[in-house]
Amino acid sequence: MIEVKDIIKSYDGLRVLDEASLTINDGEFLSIVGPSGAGKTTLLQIIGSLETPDSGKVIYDGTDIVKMKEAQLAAFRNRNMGFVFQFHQLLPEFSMAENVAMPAMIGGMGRKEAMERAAELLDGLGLGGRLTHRPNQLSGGERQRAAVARALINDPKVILADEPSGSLDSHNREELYRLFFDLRSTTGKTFIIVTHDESLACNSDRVIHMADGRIIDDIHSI
Ligand SMILES: Nc1ncnc2c1ncn2[C@@H]1O[C@H](COP(=O)(O)OP(=O)(O)OP(=O)(O)O)[C@@H](O)[C@H]1O
Repeated sequence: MIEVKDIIKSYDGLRVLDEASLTINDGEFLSIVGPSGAGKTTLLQIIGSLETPDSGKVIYDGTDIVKMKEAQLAAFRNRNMGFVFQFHQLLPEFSMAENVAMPAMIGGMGRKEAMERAAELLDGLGLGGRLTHRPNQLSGGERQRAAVARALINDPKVILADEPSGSLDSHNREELYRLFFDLRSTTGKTFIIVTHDESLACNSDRVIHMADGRIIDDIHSI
C-alpha cells in the first residue's frame, strides 16, 4: 500500500501541488488525468521518489520514503519501482539486452544472470530477435516494449508510467495497453499511470482527476 499524505510542492514560488493526498492499494491499476499543468507528472515523480516534496509523506508499506537518505532511497527505488516514460530513455550505445539488464546489474545482480533475465523478458514481449540490436534499430513500439521489460527486470511491486503511449501510433498504443493489462492480471503489480488517453483511463480500476495541484475527483470503476 502507498499512502501519499498532504504533499505540497512549489517551483519558483508557484505551488504546483497543494496538499495532495491519496492511498493506493496493492494491485490497483490507477490513472492520473487532468489538464496540462495540473501537477500530474510532479505527483508521479514524488510518488516515484524522483522528486522531493516541500512537505508531506509518501509511505510505502509503513516506510516514509521522503525521509530516506539518497543512497538508501536509490536502492529502494531500484528494488521496488519500475519506470516507463513517454520517451523510452534507452541508452543508445548499449544493446537492447544490456539496456534491460542495466537496473538489475545496478541492483547487484551479476552480468550473466541479468543478461539471461533480460533475454527472457524481451523474448516474452516478442523481442527475442532483437537482443543485440541498438535502440535506434528498433521501431517506436518495440522500443517502448523494451522500456517495459527494463521496468520489470527487478520484479518491482509498482510500475510508474508517465504518458507511456505519448509517442506511439494508435496500433502500438493499443498493444502497450494490452501489455499493461496483461501484466496487471498475471503479476498483480500496482500500476500508476499519468495519461491523457481516455481509453486507458476508462479501463483503469481507478481514475484520479487533478486540477491546479489538487485531486478533485477519485473515481473507482465497479
Ligand atoms: N522542474 C520544474 N521547474 C519549474 N517548474 C516546474 C518544474 N516541473 C514542473 N513545473 C511546473 O509545475 C506545474 C505542473 O507541472 P506538471 O508537469 O506536474 O503538470 P502536468 O499535469 O503533468 O502537465 P502535462 O499534462 O502538460 O504534462 C507546471 O506549471 C510546470 O510548469
